[in-house]
Amino acid sequence: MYWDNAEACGTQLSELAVNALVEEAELTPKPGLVDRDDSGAHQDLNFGLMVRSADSLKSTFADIGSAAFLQEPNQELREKIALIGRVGEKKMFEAVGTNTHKGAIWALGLLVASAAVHLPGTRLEKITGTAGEIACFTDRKAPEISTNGSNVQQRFGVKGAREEAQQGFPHVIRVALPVLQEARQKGMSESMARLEALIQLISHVDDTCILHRGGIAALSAAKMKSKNIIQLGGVATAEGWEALSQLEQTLLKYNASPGGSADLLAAALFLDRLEKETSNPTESEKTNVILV
Ligand SMILES: CC(C)(COP(=O)(O)OP(=O)(O)OC[C@H]1O[C@@H](n2cnc3c(N)ncnc32)[C@H](O[C@H]2O[C@H](COP(=O)(O)OP(=O)(O)OP(=O)(O)O)[C@@H](O)[C@H]2O)[C@@H]1O)[C@@H](O)C(=O)NCCC(=O)NCCS
Ligand SMILES: Nc1ncnc2[nH]cnc12
Repeated sequence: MYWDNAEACGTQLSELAVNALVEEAELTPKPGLVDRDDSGAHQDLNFGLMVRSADSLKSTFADIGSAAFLQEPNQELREKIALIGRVGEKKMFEAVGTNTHKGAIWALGLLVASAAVHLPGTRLEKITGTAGEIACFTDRKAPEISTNGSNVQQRFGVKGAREEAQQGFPHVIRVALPVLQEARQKGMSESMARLEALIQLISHVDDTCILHRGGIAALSAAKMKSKNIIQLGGVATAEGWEALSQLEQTLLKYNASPGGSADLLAAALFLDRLEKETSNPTESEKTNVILV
């Protein structure tokens, strides 16, 4: 994969972003979340809606990628992609009638922008770092509304999606991606490796989606139950697999969903695929670029 103009950049990065969202939705089972088998703690969602929601974001990610193509990560770019992101939120809402991928538009939108700022093949740490840089500029046109996330951040003094991005996605780069790679090296199947990464995310992230639904008791219980899975050797062991259903029961008891962790898993899948697709462009891809 290689791009040498804004349109191709947007199209290719958008394809990777939408794929990552669909792959996250497809991963089954997932505690408290929508998967192929059930809707977890979400009464208003199902697998088909998750896929429709992901598809509705194709033009949003493409527009973000095109707008950011080889641009400086500055205030102007921040405000440009914020505008596209907000239009994307509306399109998603029109498509599915709910906030399905609000957090994912934020995380993947910034990562798509950052990947577009750099050349294909750039190190992932550089991409997450620049995404953080972009997120640190103030979006002066952001409407002053209170959100579920801002409410619980104030109430419980935790950091949420904004800080995760501003710090360069530490949970993606230091938790999800290394866990994915280690699990694959151990010979785990791809879906078990992804599930392991999700459980590790739930054990670390202050997920405002869980906090909004079930308060601090739900967040502490979700972290404790996912740490228990890890201590038992992870989802690939019989004990860890058994303990996964305890995490699921706990989340359902609180009607809580680890939606923020799911978004960060999708972000990790996006970066993982981006690295694979851009590290070794084919000869014809390279030749095309040299000829231009
Ligand atoms: C800066 C924004 C992220 C806004 O942030 P804020 O915290 O104010 O807003 P929220 O509306 O709460 O959305 C944040 C969503 O991020 C996910 N998340 C939660 N915790 C974390 C975390 N620690 N790290 C990373 N990500 C996290 C989470 O998304 C998932 O949950 C969504 C469903 O949540 P909710 O709407 O609350 O739905 P329900 O529980 O069903 O609630 P009710 O029905 O009961 O009301 C789902 O989408 C998951 O994806 C949080 O919800 C940012 O959004 C922003 O400013 N955007 C403007 C546009 C922009 O600048 N874009 C830039 C480039 S694209
Ligand atoms: N699979 C999923 N289920 C519910 N909320 C989500 N937000 C992002 N992915 C999700």
